[in-house]
Amino acid sequence: MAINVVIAGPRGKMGSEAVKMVEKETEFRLVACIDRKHGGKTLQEVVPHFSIDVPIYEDAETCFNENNEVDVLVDLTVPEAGYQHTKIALAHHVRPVVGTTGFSELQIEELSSISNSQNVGCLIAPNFAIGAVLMMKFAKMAATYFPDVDIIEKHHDNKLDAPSGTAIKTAELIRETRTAKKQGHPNEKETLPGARGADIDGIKIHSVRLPGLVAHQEVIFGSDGQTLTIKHDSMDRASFMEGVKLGINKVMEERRLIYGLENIL
Ligand SMILES: NC(=O)C1=CN([C@@H]2O[C@H](COP(=O)(O)OP(=O)(O)OC[C@H]3O[C@@H](n4cnc5c(N)ncnc54)[C@H](O)[C@@H]3O)[C@@H](O)[C@H]2O)C=CC1
Ligand SMILES: O=C(O)C1=N[C@H](C(=O)O)C[C@H](O)C1
Repeated sequence: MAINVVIAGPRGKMGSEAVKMVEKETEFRLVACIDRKHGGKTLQEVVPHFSIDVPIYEDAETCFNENNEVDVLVDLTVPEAGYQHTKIALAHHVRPVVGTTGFSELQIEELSSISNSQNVGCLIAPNFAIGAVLMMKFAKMAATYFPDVDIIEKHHDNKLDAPSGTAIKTAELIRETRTAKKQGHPNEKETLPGARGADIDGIKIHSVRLPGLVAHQEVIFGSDGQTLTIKHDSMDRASFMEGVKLGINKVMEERRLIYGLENIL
């Protein structure tokens, strides 16, 4: 039986790629979309080149009230809307697969406790590209041997959140194996604030935003006489769709919140 899917953000760069993916996959059935600007219209009225037509809802509550057969919500929107959509989906026992980044730690904890107490599966994946997940895993391995590490993430200049969800997740994974240390010179001073980047437990994160970029990250380790660079590039948003597919299938079997695609690969 097909998995019934709702996509939030169908006009966005990621959302439209997700609609194309669901169009192709016979194991999934698109039931509706959530789009804050086009409630009451249909998908093809808004984006004529899509081959499937479904109703559009402005708010998640109405969408799930009127479609009680929905299995999975795929959210690819903006942080505050994504957080609200996820909460509403869980309340309706719809399993969220969330690609939207920029949630706070507190928001993730809250969603986790709702998902776990309701026994409704939920996946929050800061990066759906398999290569990016491998880059994070390799960085976690390398940090056992190289505690000095900087993360450089580079994205298109329409990105709202900095640092990227991927960079935060990478630092979180690295700190699981890295011996805590303060990097750089003990007396170093920023003569321009921000020069040394953001800081997660002493791991520095630098965010680049430029037109022409899609999604890229380098994790650079340094030690006496050597450096090791682990690098991943998404040149096309199609790179994320294998992970979205996997997420939709896996969340159907889950009864709790999973943070990070690495936990289901
Ligand atoms: N997990 C992953 O692998 C990936 C995650 N992302 C994340 O996905 C999200 C979307 O990224 P893009 O598609 O590049 O952005 P985009 O700007 O192209 O699309 C954003 C979508 O959100 C909708 N939106 C904006 N404000 C809204 C609101 N207040 N309420 C409801 N909908 C609203 C827009 O209509 C649009 O459809 C971002 O958080 C981004 O960081 C992006 C790429 C990969
Ligand atoms: O906004 C993007 O484009 C991306 N966002 C995600 C993030 O914040 O890590 C994933 C990927 O890097 C693309």
